[in-house]
Amino acid sequence: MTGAAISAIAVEGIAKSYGGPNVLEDVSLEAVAGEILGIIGPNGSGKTTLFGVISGAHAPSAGRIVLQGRDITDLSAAERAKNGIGRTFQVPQTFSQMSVYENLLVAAKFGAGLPDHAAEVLIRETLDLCDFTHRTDAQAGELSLLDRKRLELARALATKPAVLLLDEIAGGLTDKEAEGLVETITALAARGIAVIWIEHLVHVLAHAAHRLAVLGEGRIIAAGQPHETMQLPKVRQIYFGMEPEQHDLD
Ligand SMILES: Nc1ncnc2c1ncn2[C@@H]1O[C@H](COP(=O)(O)OP(=O)(O)OP(=O)(O)O)[C@@H](O)[C@H]1O
Repeated sequence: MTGAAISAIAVEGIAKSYGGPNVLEDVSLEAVAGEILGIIGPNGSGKTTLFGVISGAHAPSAGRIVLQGRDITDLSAAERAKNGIGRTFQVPQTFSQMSVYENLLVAAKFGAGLPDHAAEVLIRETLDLCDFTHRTDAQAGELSLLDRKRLELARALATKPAVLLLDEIAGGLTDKEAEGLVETITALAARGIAVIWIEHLVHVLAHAAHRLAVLGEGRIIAAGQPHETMQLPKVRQIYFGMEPEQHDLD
């Protein structure tokens, strides 16, 4: 990405403690509109905590979150959602008794704060983008895992995000299912959304992301072009605890 582009989101010098030692330490990242930034790291390295700090679920102990040039560190999670930060969760946060449409209506009205007509237009567009129109009236609780993931993605999109945080959206899917989701997410980024994507499936991110950042024990230990980053000895050692073969990433 060019140095001239204004960051859609900048994470600046973030530290976070839950009362004990810092679980995040001096974490700085940024993503521009249209970019997919992947984040990987071993269990407990702080990935979900980082999303909590960006989305406003957790207050950082130090540092700032800047959305499109504006410091939003003091805004609540609800205010950040209205201002353009959308998020998916590892465990989908959908209402199982409601239909797909009703779930998206809740997101558009209460997440994005849209009036009825604008919410309806956004939902139709979102369903189309996620290739999900045929499931509009399905009950969320009866969806397959892939469709629950699609609904979780659509729910985040229905908050009209400038920045989309994806937390293991491909987890539990087959490679073929994940491929379809990657296509959708790539298309979303191409429409100008900045995507930050946490995933344990390294090969999925290595293909989908424009840049990859690696968290190790709460710090960014490497960041750069995905395949190059995955070949760094410290990444191999800290992330894998072993030497990945090139074909693991193909
Ligand atoms: N609410 C909390 N209270 C106290 N400690 C927490 C809390 N949430 C996370 N932690 C701790 O913070 C550290 C980072 O956890 P976090 O869930 O952010 O890592 P992660 O990289 O997302 O892990 P995983 O890949 O397993 O989801 C861990 O040591 C974890 O035990």
